[in-house]
This record gives sequence, structure tokens and C-alpha cells, in this order.
Amino acid sequence: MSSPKIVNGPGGYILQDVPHLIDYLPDLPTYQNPLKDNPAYSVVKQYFVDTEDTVPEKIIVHKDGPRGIHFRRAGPRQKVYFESDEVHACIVTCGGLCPGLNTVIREIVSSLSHMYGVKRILGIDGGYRGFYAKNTIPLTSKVVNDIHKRGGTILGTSRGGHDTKKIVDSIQERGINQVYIIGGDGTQRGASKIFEEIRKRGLKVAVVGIPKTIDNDIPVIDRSFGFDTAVEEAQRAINAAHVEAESNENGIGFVKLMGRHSGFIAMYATLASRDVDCCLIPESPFYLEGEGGLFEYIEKRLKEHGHMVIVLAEGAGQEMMTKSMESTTLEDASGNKVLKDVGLWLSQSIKDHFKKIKMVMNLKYIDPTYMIRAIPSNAADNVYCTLLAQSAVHGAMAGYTGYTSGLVHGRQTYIPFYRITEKQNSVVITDRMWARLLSSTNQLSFLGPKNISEQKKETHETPSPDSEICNGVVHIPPVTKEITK
Ligand SMILES: Nc1ncnc2c1ncn2[C@@H]1O[C@H](COP(=O)(O)OP(=O)(O)O)[C@@H](O)[C@H]1O
Ligand SMILES: O=P(O)(O)OC[C@H]1O[C@](O)(COP(=O)(O)O)[C@@H](O)[C@@H]1O
Ligand SMILES: [Mg+2]
Repeated sequence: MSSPKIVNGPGGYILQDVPHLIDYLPDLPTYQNPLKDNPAYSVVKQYFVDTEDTVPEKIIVHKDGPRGIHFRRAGPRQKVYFESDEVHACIVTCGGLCPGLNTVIREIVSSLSHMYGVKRILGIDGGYRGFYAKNTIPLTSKVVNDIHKRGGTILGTSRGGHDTKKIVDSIQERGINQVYIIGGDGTQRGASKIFEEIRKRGLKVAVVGIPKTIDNDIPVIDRSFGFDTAVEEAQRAINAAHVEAESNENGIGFVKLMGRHSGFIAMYATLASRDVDCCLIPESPFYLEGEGGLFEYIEKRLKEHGHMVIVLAEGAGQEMMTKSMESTTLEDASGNKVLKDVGLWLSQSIKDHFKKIKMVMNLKYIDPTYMIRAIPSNAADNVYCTLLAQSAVHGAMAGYTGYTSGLVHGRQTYIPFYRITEKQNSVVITDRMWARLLSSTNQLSFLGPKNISEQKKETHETPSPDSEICNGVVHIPPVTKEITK
């Protein structure tokens, strides 16, 4: 692994910089950025980003505190390291679907062709293994013109199949010199390995990651493209659950949403809806029976209101389910743990409970998980995808490599791969955002005081001032009370 590029400045300023092609190819020539003569940009005052501009990771700072970690600001540079005719770019999409994938593909192609006059752009078919096992797809502005109106990815995607040597051989044999890799945490780990191999071979190839995660589990960035669309689409399922619940005696509308290890979609969909009485996420352990348990809470809600809506993230309550079922640990082709269907299990457990206590209850279970991620991105995400793609292209043209292009506090930045891959982002339940959710749904926290104090100790003794902004990584202690069945 190449060592991180860290620049220290006065007042505790730290720049976690990204690699550049001249780090290992010092004699590369530079060229004037063609945008200088582009009528759309030549009139813009200060169009080019100052190479000294950086973006702070934390925006809330104390008067006497250090300035902290910064990332390189994204955007076009005065000098570029590729001539237009020289560029041979490729784009690949990997991992699960996410709204906006096609928009990012479209905008990378548009930025390369319209801003930088690039003519050779290839799509890699079907994820990482497409580099060595499939034919490529030539991409032009015409080919990608309408694709942002469609869900999915026109290039296809896959899990598994990452063979660094074969991938880099293919890049080298085809003469590709800019690689745009769109995908989640696994994909970015793969991108980092590709970058290291390219650097080892001394190739003039820029490797750029574009973060995609419907679960919002990538750290550092504000949120992924497609997340907003997913939360919006989840409202339709929650609304249906609410209508069903309201129309039946002691009706329960039960919605399962995605979120393997991070309950962000469930949390934001709940906050947006206001119809949800209980949101269950992987980060917040819960138990079913006895005082303060889920069953008791459901009974109480039904007695008070006659109906309720429950939103469940797919990773929630997995440990409980494993204990009450035959345990087999399966992995997908990428090595991700395949989760059991907690929605079916929990809805059946609730039904069994009400049968046991002889109380009438009507539960309707809705699983819209794939419908939420297979749709085209909404307007806000389309804008986000466009700016993200443009930033990614500006960085590669300027010779930066080995970075993920990402939004930090609303600013486009270049983040070194190691910051993206070192940990997963998850909801910090001792931060304000989860407290806001609890006060909005009025649900119990399902945690005893012991669990809460353990959480506080294990996360941060003093909560970070801006920690409610989606980011935080926390180890969740095991549940102390368990299903007694
Ligand atoms: N540690 C890793 N090293 C190299 N490649 C990886 C690694 N983890 C995952 N990948 C590859 O990245 C791709 C997508 O990973 P996956 O975990 O399925 O989705 P996502 O990128 O959305 O998290 C797969 O082709 C997988 O083989
Ligand atoms: O597409 P698959 O293999 O069924 O996987 C479903 C998983 O993909 C996701 O949508 C996203 O996961 P990735 O970001 O790792 O692709 C998860 O929320 C979900 O658990
Ligand atoms: Mg992933």
C-alpha cells in the first residue's frame, strides 16, 4: 500500500491529500485546460479552482480547537495532464443498484466529451468481471442521452469477480488511461487495489471512485446519490401501510426497507412520513417480550390509537432471529453476509403474540425493498449526480488519481480511498438525529439505561458537535434482554 499523503499546517490544519500521477511519474507534461476557451466557462470569474483550496471534514469547531482534517476541493484546474485526443476512458458500475447510476454514467460521458473533447469512452459490461470476461460498450453523448430517465445501470452490474491482476492487464492492453468506478464500499476497496497495482506498474492511468450506496454506509460523504430518491419512494410504501392500518381493527402496517448494517433509509423515511409509530434499525438493539419490549409497546399503541405503522430496516434484529432459527451463515459473491428475512420473521412473531394473548390484530406486511432502488433518480439526485460526475472528471484530467469524488458539507471534494474504505457509516444512536426520531415517533428506545451508558462510552465520551450529519461509526453492544420464546 502506498503511504497516505498528509500535509500539516498551522493551527492544527491537516490535509488528507489524494495521490497524483506525478507522485510516481514526475516528468509528465502539462497542458492548458481546454475549458479556458469554452464560451460557457471562459466568462466565469475564477472558474478554475485554486490548487490550495481545501474543505474541512468538520464544520463545527470550537474557538480554541484545532482546524482539523481537510480534503482537496474538487473542480477544474488551470493545468491538465491529459490532451483530449490522448484520453481513453472507461466506466464501470458494481454492487447493488441505486437510483442515479445512469445519470452518473451520462454525466461522465457528457463532461468528458463536451468539456474536454474526449472521443474514446468505453462502458465495461457487468461490473468488475466485465474487464476481463466480456466485451466493452462504446459510449457517446448520443448513446447516453436519455438514460437518466431509466432506473438501474445500462452497463449492468455484479457482485464478486474482482481479480486485480486481470483487471489491470485489461486496462493496460486496451490502452485505457482514465478509469471511473461507480459503486459502494466493496467497490471502492476494489478501486483502491486497482490504483495500487497501476501505481506499481508505473502506468499513466487515473483511477477515480464514485461512491454509490443506497444504505448510506460510506463514511465521510454527506450522503450518497440516490438516497434522497429512495427515502422519497419509501413514502409510498409507508403511506400504503398507514392506509391499511387505519382501515382495519387494530391494524398494523409493517414496512421493511433496505439497510444491511445502517438504518439510514428507515430513519429518514420515518422522519419524513410522520405516520410511523416505531422504527427499528440494526444500530438500535431491541427485544420482544416483557416490560419495555416491542410487544408491550405495540399493545399499548393499539389500545391508544387503534392502529400503528412499523418501519423495519432489513439488518435489524438479525441476532434475535438467528437465535430462534437454524443458523447458516451465507455470503454473496462479494463476501457480504446474506441476511435472513427479518420482516417475515418479525411479522409472524407479532401475529403469534397477539394470538397468544387473544387480542384482535390485523397485520399487513409490505416489502418494497427492490422497488425503492430500481427507480430513476429524482430531480435533486439528478443535480447531485451531475455535479459529482463533473467533479470526478475534472480531477482525473488534472492528474489526480486514487480518490473518491464525494460531497462533504455540500462541497465537492477528492477523498483518499483509505478514508472511504477504513470503516462503515452507521446511525449513531447516542447522537441527536436518533433522539429526534424517537421524539417524533414517540417510541421507546428499547434500550435499558445500562445499554445507553455503554453506547456513550463506546462511541465518544463527548459527542461530536456536528455528528448528526449522517456520519458516525459505532460498535453496538449486544442486546441484554432477548426473546424468551
Ligand atoms: N475487499 C475487496 N477487494 C476487492 N474487491 C472487492 C472487495 N470487496 C468487494 N469487492 C468487489 O466490489 C464489487 C462490489 O462489491 P459489493 O460489496 O457487492 O457492493 P458495493 O460496492 O455496493 O458495496 C464486487 O465486484 C466485489 O468483488
Ligand atoms: O442486490 P442484492 O445482492 O440482493 O443485495 C441486496 C443488498 O443490496 C443493498 O441494496 C445495497 O448493498 P450494496 O451497497 O453493498 O450494493 C442492500 O441494502 C441490500 O441488503
Ligand atoms: Mg456494500
